[in-house]
Amino acid sequence: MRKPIIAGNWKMFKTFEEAIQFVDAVQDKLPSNDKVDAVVCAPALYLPTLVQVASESELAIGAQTMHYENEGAFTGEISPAQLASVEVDYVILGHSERREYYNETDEAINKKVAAALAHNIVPIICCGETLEEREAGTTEQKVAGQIKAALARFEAQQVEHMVIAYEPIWAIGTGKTATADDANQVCGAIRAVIEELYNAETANAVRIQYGGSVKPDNIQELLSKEHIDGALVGGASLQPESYLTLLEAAANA
Ligand SMILES: O=C(CO)COP(=O)(O)O
Repeated sequence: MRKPIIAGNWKMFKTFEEAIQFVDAVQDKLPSNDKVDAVVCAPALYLPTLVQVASESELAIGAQTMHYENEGAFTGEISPAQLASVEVDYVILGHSERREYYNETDEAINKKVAAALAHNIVPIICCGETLEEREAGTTEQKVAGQIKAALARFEAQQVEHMVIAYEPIWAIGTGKTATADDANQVCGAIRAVIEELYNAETANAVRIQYGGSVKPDNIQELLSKEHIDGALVGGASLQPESYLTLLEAAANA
């Protein structure tokens, strides 16, 4: 049985004060982390403070992206070593918005996954198809290619601890969710790719999240499916009440 993981992706929302208020509001109300892993991926600027504010609770703090080099002349970037130095636990890699607006390639994502592992930061590796790809029937092919590229050169024991997020691009921020069955089918296809690359044990251990318009009213159905082990959540992770509702649903799934 895989432990569910709910990760909020705040994207470029919230002031510093709002971010602290959120963590204050949720941290005493989280379900036990025996039942669910609770993560918030915040703007980089707030990470050290949020790590400190959440240090007595079971809320884990993550970043939304990072560079793959530990240091260097990369103006504006943040390195894995820097994230580790402020005790960040997770990092989202290869989000479709990073791929689209910042030209993040499969090759760069693969290097970033290696860098995250080297610093004991859990990578949340995103994949997903466009509407045109879904309509052309190439969803599984697209996602398989992204996952194979992201996982190139890792050992099975490393892959077991990674988190994969399947986020169909057409479902992000649009209010359109993939049906739970469609999402489950693609998450199952991702698991099959991992089995093909490694073995059944590794495929069974990896946690696969669904993301794309996840809300309190659809989380239960999504999590009832065999291959969906949690959610990567944008809009519905911004308010303490809806974030806590998602966590409760996962704790009771
Ligand atoms: O991109 C997402 C999470 O990474 C999904 O965003 P929404 O939940 O707002 O659709």
